Amino acid sequence: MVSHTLISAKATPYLDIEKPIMHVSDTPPLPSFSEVFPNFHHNPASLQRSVDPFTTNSTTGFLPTQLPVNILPDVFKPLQKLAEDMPVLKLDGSPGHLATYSLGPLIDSGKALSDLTHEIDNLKIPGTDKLDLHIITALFRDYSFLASAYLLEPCWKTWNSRFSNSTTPHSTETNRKPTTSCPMGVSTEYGLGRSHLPASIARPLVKLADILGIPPFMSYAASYALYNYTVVDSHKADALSDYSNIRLIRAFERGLDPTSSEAGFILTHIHMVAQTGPLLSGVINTLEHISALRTSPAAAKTAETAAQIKTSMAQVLSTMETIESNMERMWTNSHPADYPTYRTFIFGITSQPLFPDGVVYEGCFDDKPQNFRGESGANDSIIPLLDNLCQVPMPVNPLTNILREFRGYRPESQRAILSWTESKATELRTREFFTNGGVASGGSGADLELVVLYLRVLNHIRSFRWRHWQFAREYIIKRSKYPVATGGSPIVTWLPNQLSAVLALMEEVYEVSGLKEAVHETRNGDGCALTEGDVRIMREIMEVVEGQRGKLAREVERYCAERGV
Ligand code: HEM
Ligand SMILES: N[C@@H](CC(=O)c1ccccc1NC=O)C(=O)O
Repeated sequence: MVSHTLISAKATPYLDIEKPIMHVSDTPPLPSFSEVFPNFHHNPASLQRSVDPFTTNSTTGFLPTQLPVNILPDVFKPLQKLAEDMPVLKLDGSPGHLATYSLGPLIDSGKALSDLTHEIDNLKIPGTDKLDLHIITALFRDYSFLASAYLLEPCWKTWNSRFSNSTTPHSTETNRKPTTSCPMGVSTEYGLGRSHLPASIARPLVKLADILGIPPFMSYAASYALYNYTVVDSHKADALSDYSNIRLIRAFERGLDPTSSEAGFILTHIHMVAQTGPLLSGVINTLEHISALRTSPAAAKTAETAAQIKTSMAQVLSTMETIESNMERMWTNSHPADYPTYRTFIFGITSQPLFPDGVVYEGCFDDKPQNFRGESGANDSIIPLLDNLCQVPMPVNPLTNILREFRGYRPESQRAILSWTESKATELRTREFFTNGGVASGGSGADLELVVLYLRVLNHIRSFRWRHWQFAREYIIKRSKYPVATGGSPIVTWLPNQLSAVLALMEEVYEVSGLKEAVHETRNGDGCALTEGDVRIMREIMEVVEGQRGKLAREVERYCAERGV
């Protein structure tokens, strides 16, 4: 018998990859979605400020429930000033500390920032004993920006010094060339980072991270990407659907200029994630309707529920179309040639040649060196959510372990929803359900329309990951021999590991479901007609899958050979 146990989120250390927040064990059933996520359908504006801003919601999706806080409490003004004065290009257009490599000396002098850890407990919501988690998250964002800028400032200097014809730390298409490797095969392009983080940054950062249940290092959600935006016109309906209405709060290089590549890189992520409310609803409804179908024997109800499954899957498809079309705008919002510049500041510690001995967080962890993964889109939850819905089987290998380890870097609520969807899909055996067209294995009456919908959702996972592989190629691989991505994964093999898994699954489902045969013979499926449109779509999709499998394998082989991987 299979059962499901809810593990307290707080009891789950953020780096413990073996213990998901919710897991399948031995007594059914999995608690209902509404039991575990009572705030999902609530008006996000009505949630208390003691509730984590990253509480997943059907309106705001994976974005925070309210606009990120951009003005810090008075006692933290020195932090705010440093964060504003830090970027290479400040909001007023003048050069900041990173333009002159003066941030480290300033922090080390102790004159700009004292240790404010003791002030954190005072950040209570007036009249209560609860912390304001929106302010806590804003502080986490700003301390983590400062930590990364401090630790990576020497790499930024090294990186700039490699372009002797460049008088200012600014990128142009002509001076950005792929770099050469040093004899050990590790690129020297970034040199080494600082290996010691002063207590004035380390102690408050660790305390804030503990409160939020995330690692004390710059994060995709709570720092650079999803807690780093404001809007020009907040009264605009659906203010985040209009790309031109979004601005960054913090940046390392030129990101406070909304036309810069750094701004474009992050704003594109926000513009995509802004659509995740309906995506989540589509996924949750699909799972709940399959669950209802499994438990309801009444035939009439079954037909109605099957229609509801199709409607929810159609919502997943239409939302993914918008998300992918926003993603495609990356090419023009953010120029590939500019990427290596601000990328310098988002590297992590784990598996990075920049930090061969880890980093000591002064006054924390018994002053023993620490390792944390760097900021990465691998902590975005869109694709993992779809992987879960579709039960995409990942190969058992060290690369897939990295995928699981990245989970611990998400906000608690996103970890919980990914755990719940994974467990629910496991319980319902969604892959088998869709592949068999909604009937028990070997049964009759398979609805091929369900197979088509499933393959179309898989096709979004594929096209997202394929475009993403093009991004990695054009923004990184062609421009740098440095072997590791910011999150610590090997640059030429990790993304293909997941992309190959989806391509293989699509071919298998197409074959095993009988859809391939039906499409080729353009005849009706067992009990359910395929429309001409479905036949055309499936032919087009599977032709692309076949082509990409070969192309990907050849590309990876070539890059591995070139780099001696
Ligand atoms: C120019 C744009 C982008 C580049 C160069 C890029 C690069 C990368 C790299 C190198 C990784 C490897 C992970 C690591 O160790 O850090 C990664 C992972 C990932 N990124 Fe991106 N990324 C880009 C845009 C995006 C966007 C817009 C999203 C979604 C909002 C995204 C979502 C992901 C996901 C989900 C993974 C995990 C990969 C998987 O599950 O197969 N990325 N990215
Ligand atoms: N891992 C990427 C960076 C990256 O993934 C990323 C970093 C910050 C914010 C969003 C990101 N999105 C893309 O996956 C790299 O190695 O450049």
